[in-house]
Amino acid sequence: MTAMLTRHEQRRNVLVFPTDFYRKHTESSSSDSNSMPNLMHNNNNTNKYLHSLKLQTLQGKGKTRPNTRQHPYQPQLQQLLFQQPSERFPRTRQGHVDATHSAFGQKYPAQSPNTNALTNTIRPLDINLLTPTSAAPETFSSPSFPSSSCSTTSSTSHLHSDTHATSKASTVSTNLSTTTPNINTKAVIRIPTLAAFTKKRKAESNHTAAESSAASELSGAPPSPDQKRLKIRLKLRSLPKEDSVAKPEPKPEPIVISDDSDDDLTSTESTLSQDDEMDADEESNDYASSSSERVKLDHQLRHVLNTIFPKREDKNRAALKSAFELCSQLRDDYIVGRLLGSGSSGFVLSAKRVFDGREVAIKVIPSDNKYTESKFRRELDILNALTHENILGFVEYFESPDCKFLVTEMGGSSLFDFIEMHKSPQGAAMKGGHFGSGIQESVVRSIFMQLSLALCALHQNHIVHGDIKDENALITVDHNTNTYRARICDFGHSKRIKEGSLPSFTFYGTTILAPPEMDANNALREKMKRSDIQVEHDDWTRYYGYEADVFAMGLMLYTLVHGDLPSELMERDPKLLAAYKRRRRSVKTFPFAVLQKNIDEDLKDLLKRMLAVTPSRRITMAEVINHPWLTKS
Ligand SMILES: Nc1ncnc2c1ncn2[C@@H]1O[C@H](COP(=O)(O)OP(=O)(O)OP(=O)(O)O)[C@@H](O)[C@H]1O
Repeated sequence: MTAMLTRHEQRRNVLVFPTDFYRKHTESSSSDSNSMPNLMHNNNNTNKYLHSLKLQTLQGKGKTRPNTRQHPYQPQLQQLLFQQPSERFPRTRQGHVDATHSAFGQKYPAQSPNTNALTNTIRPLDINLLTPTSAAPETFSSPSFPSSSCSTTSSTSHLHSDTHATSKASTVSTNLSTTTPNINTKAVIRIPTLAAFTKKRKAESNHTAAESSAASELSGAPPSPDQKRLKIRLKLRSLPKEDSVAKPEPKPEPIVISDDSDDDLTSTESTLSQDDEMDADEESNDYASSSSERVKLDHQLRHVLNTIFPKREDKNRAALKSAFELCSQLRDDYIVGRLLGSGSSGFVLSAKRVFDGREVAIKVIPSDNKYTESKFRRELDILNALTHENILGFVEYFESPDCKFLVTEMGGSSLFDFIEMHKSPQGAAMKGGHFGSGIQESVVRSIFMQLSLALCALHQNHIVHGDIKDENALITVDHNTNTYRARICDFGHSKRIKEGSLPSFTFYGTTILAPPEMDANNALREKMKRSDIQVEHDDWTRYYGYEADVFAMGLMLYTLVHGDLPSELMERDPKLLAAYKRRRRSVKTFPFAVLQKNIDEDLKDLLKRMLAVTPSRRITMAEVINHPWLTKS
């Protein structure tokens, strides 16, 4: 049934549900009021359904993880480009201490629905959502993972999820290969080739019409309407042009928001509604007055820019404009897809390399900010230096006058989304072998082990990541082995510890994930400033930041098990949060009130040791990967 859908229909329904889910709910009778709505051909129903889930979630949920990443225009963006999995799940992200964070750093209320009604285990849905990069076979070749060398890790670096999940995944992947809507073709910002193609086609048709016109003139037959039109066009062309003296600006090739992979310009234009066009025009007028470059912008590019970026975010608007207009490499070498995410440095786009069809992620970083520049250099340096199965692979780097482009492997969905997707509606009640997060223990173990191996490799190479969190871990499904693959990304806060490096007292990562010693560190530094004496502290003389990574990794494990960060850290009242932080200074070990009961004693031990308040009591990453809970088969 799904195989008969047109691409357009596939795209409309791309978001959501696995094949089995489709089948069940499209074929079942709609008389049952409890049954889910037919989602197959009705976007409104889908939206209503998601909306009702959202309401349920908002009614049933208390605290959510704070979000500072999504910018307020995200919904429009998603409408224009893809509906990202994140739209369907509560995304509440953590905030940075970074000075540059304001770029996208507006607070955005938790808004998405909790999909727990749909998800409870590792099921087809998970795989469907986890593989935004997977595509229908007729259009994309499935990306194969490069067998990168694992420089410092043990042979355990490739872990399989449990057999139950594996067998399910296997079934689903078969289904998906024939029926999953092609997510990637949903909306492609196709750059210049279409225009060139249309131009060529027009030239060809002119040529044919001219030929037939000449032939009919010779034969004395009356000219056809086509021939008449051609004559008029040729006449117009032969007239002297008004602007032939003052040279017109060369018109940039238009950017086409393609609605189908084999669209022509007609269907493309139809993707912009009249209202949209008016909005774009209105908005573009705002900018026309402020920038002489406006006139150079193609109407549709303007529309894309205006839709993607909020008015205030001129910097990023300029970045995308630059990406399309100035960087010929991006225009010629990549077909840009959708926005994958954004952070303090810029934004990340999915793209397909024209040369070999490889799917990649392109991080676009405006180069007008020194801080971002240094962050970018750090990231490039580390990505370039390391090859590890569980570290996001570097593909290439290039730049335009205004932007830098960092091309990496496509990483799939973030661990943040993965966790949100699994949360059970009842909260942290453990059910049938699952953790409160709704994720199977074996899957948690597999993902956590892979990420630990990556972090351990970084530490062994004297690199501190500096911003470990579930948003910086990406998950894909490896269809060859039907296993989850986890990778660490975002090395913008990383640092190399060289011989003779001084101990590091600064934390640039995500505020609420800062380890307890950073609270003390602040206090300590304040004290030092006031008293003007050097305060020596055992822990600080050897402190480079590895311990902070371990603590953040412990929080990630905590979240994988419980579905959320410890409630103490999610406290939104700054006074209460500060009070908690003061309180935890007097504790030496595990600083959180809740630790899920009924979980493996080894797992409890690992959590406690990773989340110890005193850094010297904290386990190292080398010890983590050899911990009994992780080495259990
Ligand atoms: N290779 C990738 N594949 C898929 N998604 C990605 C990829 N790289 C980044 N993303 C998405 O984009 C988001 C932002 O990327 P990233 O964290 O690298 O940006 P940043 O500006 O450095 O963020 P931060 O503010 O945390 O420093 C990520 O959370 C992730 O969801």
